Order: sequence, then C-alpha cells, then structure tokens
Amino acid sequence: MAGQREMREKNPWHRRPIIIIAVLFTVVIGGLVTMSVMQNKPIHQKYKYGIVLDAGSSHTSVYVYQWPAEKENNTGMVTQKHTCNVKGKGISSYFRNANQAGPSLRECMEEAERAIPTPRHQETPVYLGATAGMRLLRKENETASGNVLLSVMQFLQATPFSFQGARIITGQEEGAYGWITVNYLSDNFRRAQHTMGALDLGGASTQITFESGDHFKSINDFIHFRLYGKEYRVYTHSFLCYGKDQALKLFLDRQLQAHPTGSGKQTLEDPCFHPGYNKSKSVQDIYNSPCVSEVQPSKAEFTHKGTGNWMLCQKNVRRIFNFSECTSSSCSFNGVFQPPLKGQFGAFSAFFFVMDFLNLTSEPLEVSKKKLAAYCSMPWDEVTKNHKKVKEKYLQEYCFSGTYILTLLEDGYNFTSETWKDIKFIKKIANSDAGWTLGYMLNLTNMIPAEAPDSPPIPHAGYVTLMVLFVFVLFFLIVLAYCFFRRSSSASQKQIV
Ligand SMILES: O=c1[nH]cnc2c1ncn2[C@@H]1O[C@H](COP(=O)(O)OP(=O)(O)O)[C@@H](O)[C@H]1O
Ligand SMILES: [Ca+2]
Repeated sequence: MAGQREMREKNPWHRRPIIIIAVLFTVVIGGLVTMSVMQNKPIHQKYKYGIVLDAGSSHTSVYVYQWPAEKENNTGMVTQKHTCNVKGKGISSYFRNANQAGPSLRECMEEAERAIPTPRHQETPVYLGATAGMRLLRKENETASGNVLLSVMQFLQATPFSFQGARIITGQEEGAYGWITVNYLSDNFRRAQHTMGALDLGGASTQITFESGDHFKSINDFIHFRLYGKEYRVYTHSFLCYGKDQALKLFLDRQLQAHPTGSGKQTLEDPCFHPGYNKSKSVQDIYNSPCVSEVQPSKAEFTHKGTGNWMLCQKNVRRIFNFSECTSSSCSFNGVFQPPLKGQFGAFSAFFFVMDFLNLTSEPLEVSKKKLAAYCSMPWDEVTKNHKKVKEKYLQEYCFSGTYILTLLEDGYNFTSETWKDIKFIKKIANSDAGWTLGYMLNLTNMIPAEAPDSPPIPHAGYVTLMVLFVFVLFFLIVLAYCFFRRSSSASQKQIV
C-alpha cells in the first residue's frame, strides 16, 4: 500500500485532475488546429461579371470580365474571362443602314450569355464605348452617328444583362483608361514606385499617356487621379486621324496631291509598298474621311504601284506630321505640347500587331530600321508566298505600318535609340488584353478606391497560427509550474518528516 502511494506521488500523471486537464488541452488544441485549417481552405467563390464592348473604328470586340465578389476593391482581382470579335467592320461603317448596327452584335452577345452563369445575368453590367471611328462619323454626320448609337443601345437593352449605356468616349478617356488598365494589371498602383506609360495605336486615333510631374502647360492634357491613397498626375493626348488606317489615307492623299496627272489614269508610285505590288484603287476610298483634304483628284481610280524603297518611304511618311510648329517648351507634333518622356511604356493594339508580325518587338531601333528596309524591298509575290495565311488587307500594309510606327515613336513622341528599350510591345498582361476597356469598367464600377483599404495588422492565417502557438506556450508553462510546485512541496514534506 505504502509503496503504491509512493509511486502515485512520484508520477503526477496518475492524478485524476491532471489527466482531465491534459485531455481538455488536447481537445482545445485539436479544435484550434482544425479551425485554422478549415478557415484557410479555399472556399467556393462567388464571382461577379462585367461586359465592355470596344466599338473601335475597324471592328468591335466584346470583353467579359470576372472577379471574386468579396474582393471587389483588391487590385489585380479582375480577370478577362472571355473575348469575342464581332464579325464585319466597326459600328461606324453602318452609317447608311444604322438599324443594322445593333443586330451585328448578336453572336458575340450570345457568347457572353454562355460565358456567364445564368443566375448572374441580371446583375451583370454591360457598357459600350465607341472610339475614333464614331468620333469621325459624328464630325461628318451627327445624325448618322446618333442613329448608330441608338441602334446599339436598343439592342443591348434587350439582352438579359443590366445595360449601363453606350457612348462615344473622348480621346482623353481612351488614353487614361488604357493607362489605368496596364498599371492595374501590373499591380503598379499598390506595389511599384513608378507607373508605366501607355501607347495605344488604333485605326483612326492614337494615344500617348504617362505620369509626369511637369504640369505647368496645357492643363487640358493633364488628369489627376487619387488611387489607393496616392496622387497621380498624368499627361495624355489623343491624335485623331493618326491611327494607322487614317494615317495611310493622309499619306496617300499627300502623294496623290504631289503628283497630279493630266489626262489618263493616275499611277501612284509608292515607296511604302512592295515592288511588284500593283492594284487599281478607288479614289473615293481615301477621300471618304474628314481627315483628308477636301480637294480631291478629279479621277475616280488610280493605280497603286509599290517600289519598296524604305528611305524614301520614311521621308514621305514624315510629311504627314508637322514637326516645326511648337509654341510650348516641348512638343510631340502638330504643335501639341508633350512633357519629356519618363519611365517605361507599354505599347499595345496595332503597335503590337504590326511589330509582332515584323519580328521587331525586342530589337533596338537601328536594327528595326535595317530589318524593315529589307522587308519593304521584298517583292510582293514573295511576301504573299511566305505568308499565305495572313489577311491580304493587313499584309499589303505592313511595310507602311511599320514605317509609320517607327516614325511616330521616334520623330513624333521623341523616343531615341537609348530610350527605345523602354517601350515594351505587349498584347496581354496577366492573361488580360491591354486596352482601355478594363480601365473603363474599373472606373464605372468604382472598383479602384481613392484611399487604400484598411487591412488588419496581421493576416488571418498568421492570427490563427499565433493563437495556437500561444495556447501551446501556455500549456507548457502550466506543466512547468506544476512540476516546480510538486518538487518544492515534496521537498518541504521531507523537511517536516
Ligand atoms: O492582326 C492584325 N494585324 C495588323 N493590324 C491589325 C490586326 N488586328 C487589328 N489590327 C488593326 O488594329 C487597329 C485597331 O484599331 P481600332 O479598331 O481599335 O480603332 P480605334 O481605336 O482608332 O477606334 C486597326 O488599324 C486594325 O486594322
Ligand atoms: Ca482601339
């Protein structure tokens, strides 16, 4: 008996309260660990959706975006779920039969219906923004542009989505939203010291946008943003008629006016088209735009003949710009103020399509010029043989388009051989297309807050881990205290004995 009691006193685990405490602690710790694992398991996300239609001058694209419902204001959360290119030309081409403009969007809107779960349709906002093609049509024929917009509005209103409006956005908005898109997708607003500039080349206009502290001139070209608690002063300018399709019209007009012919069909010897290229073209196709001079050549047709001479091509391309007039401290072209370039630039849309086709997206400026000169001098039949799958409409123009891009960037915007590496020709960032549509939607749905959202001092997972650790330490301390107490009480018992 005495021996048994002695053993029990030596081994404290034999005591009932201790066993109960140990079991309780095990249960509590087990509970806490399970809770922390459960809490951090990815829960089934509820997504929200948004649709933006980019009604460009050459064609319309439909973009479907999605984001987790509870993370609306976290940057980098919106992703591009689906895109669809509307068949045919841009909505401005429906100026003669405006009521056909809306129905032309049908197939792509049906695709959007399939891309978004049906229960979400009603709450999904849909926006249409029209760019330079519609700006030009409004200039030429306001009634026609109004009718085209009315047709697309009526069509979109009848879709199951929540229609939020169809309008012609300004060139400034186009530039600014493109800038917001590239910086949002690169997570520059919250993580980086600097933002990235945006260069957008369309068919009818082109935009340059970048952060610049230089704000004393031309207030019109500066926009202020407060995003995630930071101030941004952004320069943006849109050049109407300097998209690549309108620039080609300006270019052909200059050449046709420079070599008027007397009687007979006019032949235009064009250094920006390949040798052996020979096509009869309608004069009306050039003069159907408010960008070109009102004095038309008298003939209805002309023969467009390529000569493939890059040096001469660049010399002629330069003529569509005015580089001499400038009443400000510094200018891009046509007397437009532009502060000195700063930082890196993302160049997208036609900047990317053309430079990518020509394999010039990562070449230095001088190499690009040499390669382009060699490409322009290639005979047209060889070009068509080498690129059987490329649409002829694009293929015939790549020599001109490449030359136009190099000239616009170097002589127009003032990039140099040294700063050329700061231009990144991009199509997508983080799987979403670079362009103005995402920035437009982020702005209209208030998804970029002016102030940085308050975040807890430690993340949730860290909090749970700390709590578990804390319980372990507490448990260890109690055991330690108990042992200490046991030892000192048995020592004092011995002394009494
Ligand atoms: O694959 C391609 N190769 C060359 N150019 C392209 C390709 N895809 C689109 N483009 C061009 O990109 C431009 C897009 O312009 P958009 O239609 O957005 O006009 P906008 O922005 O001036 O309103 C057009 O000039 C179109 O021809
Ligand atoms: Ca565009």
